[in-house]
Amino acid sequence: MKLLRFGEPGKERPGLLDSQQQIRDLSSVVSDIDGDSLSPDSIARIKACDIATLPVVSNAQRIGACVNRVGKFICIGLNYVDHCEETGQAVPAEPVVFMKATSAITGPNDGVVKPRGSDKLDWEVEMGIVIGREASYVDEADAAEYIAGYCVVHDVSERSFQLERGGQWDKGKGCDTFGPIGPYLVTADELENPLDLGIWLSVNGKMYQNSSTKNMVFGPAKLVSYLSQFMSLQPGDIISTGTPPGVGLGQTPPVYLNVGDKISLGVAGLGEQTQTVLPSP
Ligand SMILES: O=C(O)C/C=C\CC(=O)C(=O)O
Repeated sequence: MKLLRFGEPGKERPGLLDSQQQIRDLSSVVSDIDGDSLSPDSIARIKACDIATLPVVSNAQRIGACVNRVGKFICIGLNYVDHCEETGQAVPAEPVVFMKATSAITGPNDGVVKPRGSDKLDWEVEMGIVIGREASYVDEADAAEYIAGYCVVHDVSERSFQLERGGQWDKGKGCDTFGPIGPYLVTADELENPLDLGIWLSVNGKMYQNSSTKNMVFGPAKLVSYLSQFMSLQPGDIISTGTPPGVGLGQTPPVYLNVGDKISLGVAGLGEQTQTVLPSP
């Protein structure tokens, strides 16, 4: 199933995309797409309903972030070997973990705002894991049971904030609008192999990132198990699994985003996003 949220910001309703790519209103089944509705029981209940009886919604509706009330937005850095090379970093022996502020989350096609003082605004297409059950000290072999589904994440990054202002990466990762997620969450049962998906991103029509999730250093099962040794993962938490090569920082010379630039990105089977870079208010 492809679960989504549609409507104006703050007023989104739960929906699903049917086999004809029509949005169906799921409000009569669940109140939202969030941690509560992503448990195995709740997903089974949604699956059991007769989709043909759910109201069709206009596809012209704005699409919101595919998960509401995300508790933790955890990101993995340097998780593709060739992305490590382009940034001049060694391949990590253990996952590099950082947090993105949940206030950064936006809909997949909302604008990306260039923050005040930004001069190195960069892109990173990623595959996101959405947690469906509380996970604590989980073995890698059991990790799949804790994953509700997968979605596209844009880990928008401001490199001067991230790398030149001291301290952790978080300053350059959590600005408002730096976390578009969606268009939809694809439930885990529908994705044959999350480690064999094309993943790409273009800016103004030029392809910069074009890889496969099979090139990840640490895959979803390892990441869920690893993170659960340090913090409990809750339903609705998102783990963004790192970006392939081709970020702006890795170009010679580096290329950064300007107001008006158009970014398109996607992961095969998980949908696509399009954003325009907007000036800071
Ligand atoms: O130069 C560095 O230290 C790392 C630069 C970019 C890595 C990154 O942001 C990531 O998410 O991976």
